[in-house]
Amino acid sequence: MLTLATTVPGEPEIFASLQGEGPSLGRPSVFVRLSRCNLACHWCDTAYTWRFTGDNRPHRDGLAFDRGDNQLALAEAEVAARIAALGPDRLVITGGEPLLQGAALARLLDALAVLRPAGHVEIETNGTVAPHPALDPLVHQYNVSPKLAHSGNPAELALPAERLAAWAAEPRAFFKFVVATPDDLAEVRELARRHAFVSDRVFIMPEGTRPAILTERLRWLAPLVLAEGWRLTDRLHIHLYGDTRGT
Ligand SMILES: C[S@@+](CC[C@H](N)C(=O)[O-])C[C@H]1O[C@@H](n2cnc3c(N)ncnc32)[C@H](O)[C@@H]1O
Ligand SMILES: Nc1nc2[nH]cc(C(=O)O)c2c(=O)[nH]1
Ligand code: SF4
Ligand SMILES: [Mg+2]
Repeated sequence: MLTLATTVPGEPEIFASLQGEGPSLGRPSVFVRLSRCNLACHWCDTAYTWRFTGDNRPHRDGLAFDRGDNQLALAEAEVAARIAALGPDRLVITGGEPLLQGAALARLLDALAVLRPAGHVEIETNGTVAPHPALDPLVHQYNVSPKLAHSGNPAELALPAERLAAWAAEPRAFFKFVVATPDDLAEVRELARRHAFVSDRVFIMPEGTRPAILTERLRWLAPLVLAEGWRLTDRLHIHLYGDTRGT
C-alpha cells in the first residue's frame, strides 16, 4: 500500500499539470503526492502532508497514528491505473518525502511499466533518504532539494554529509535549493565547494507561494546565480494556479 496526500477528503492527490520547477520545467506530467515527511520546514507549502494535528508538531513515526482527512492508503495497482488514465507519460513523484515509501514505490513503478512502458519517472526529494534498492533502477531523475538553515531543520537531519556526497556522485540527480535571502546562497556555495557539485546541476529556486514574492526574489537572484554559473528556476505552477492542492 502507498499512503497518499489528498486534495479533498477521500480523493488522492494524483493530477496532471506542467512540471513547475527545475530541469523539467514546463513539461506535461502526472504528479503523485505522497503523505508523511521526516523533516518539518517552516515554509513547507504542503504541510498538510505531514502536520496532521494542528499542533505544529510533525509525526515521524510511520503509519502508527490516526489517519485523518489529509491522507489515504491505496493499493499500488490502483495508483498505477489512475496515473495511466491521466495521459502524460512523465511521472513526478513528490510529497511529503516520497523516499520514505521506497519499497511501495518500486511496486507502483513495476505496475505502471506494464500499463505505460516508455514513461519517464522523476522523484522530488529532500535528499536525506537513500533510494530503496528496488526503486532506484526504475527512476530516471532525482530532483534533490537539500534544506538550508532557514528551513528550521537541524543540519544533522537535513544535510547528512554522506547522503549529499552520494547525490553529488549520482548523474541522475539535480540539486534544487530554496532560497529566501542572499545569505542563503553562501550556504549553497559552501555545500557546492565541499561536495564538488557540477554547476549545471545546481538550481536555485526562490522561496514563496505568491507570484509577487517569486518575481521580486528572481530579480535579485538572477545576477547572483549568473555569477556562480548555477541555474535559476521559477515556480511556474504558482503563477498559473496559485498555492492550491492538486496543481
Ligand atoms: C513539498 S516538497 C516535496 C518533496 C520533498 N519533501 C522536498 O522537500 O524536496 C517539493 C518541492 O517544493 C519545495 N518547496 C516547499 N515549500 C516551498 C516554498 N514555500 N517555497 C519554495 N519552494 C518550496 C521543496 O523544497 C521541494 O523542492
Ligand atoms: N506543477 C507543479 N510542479 C511541481 N514541481 C514540483 C512540485 C512539488 O510539489 O514537488 C510541483 C507541484 O506541486 N506542482
Ligand atoms: S522536506 Fe519537503 S515535504 Fe518535508 S517539510 Fe520540507 S518541503 Fe515539506
Ligand atoms: Mg509543490
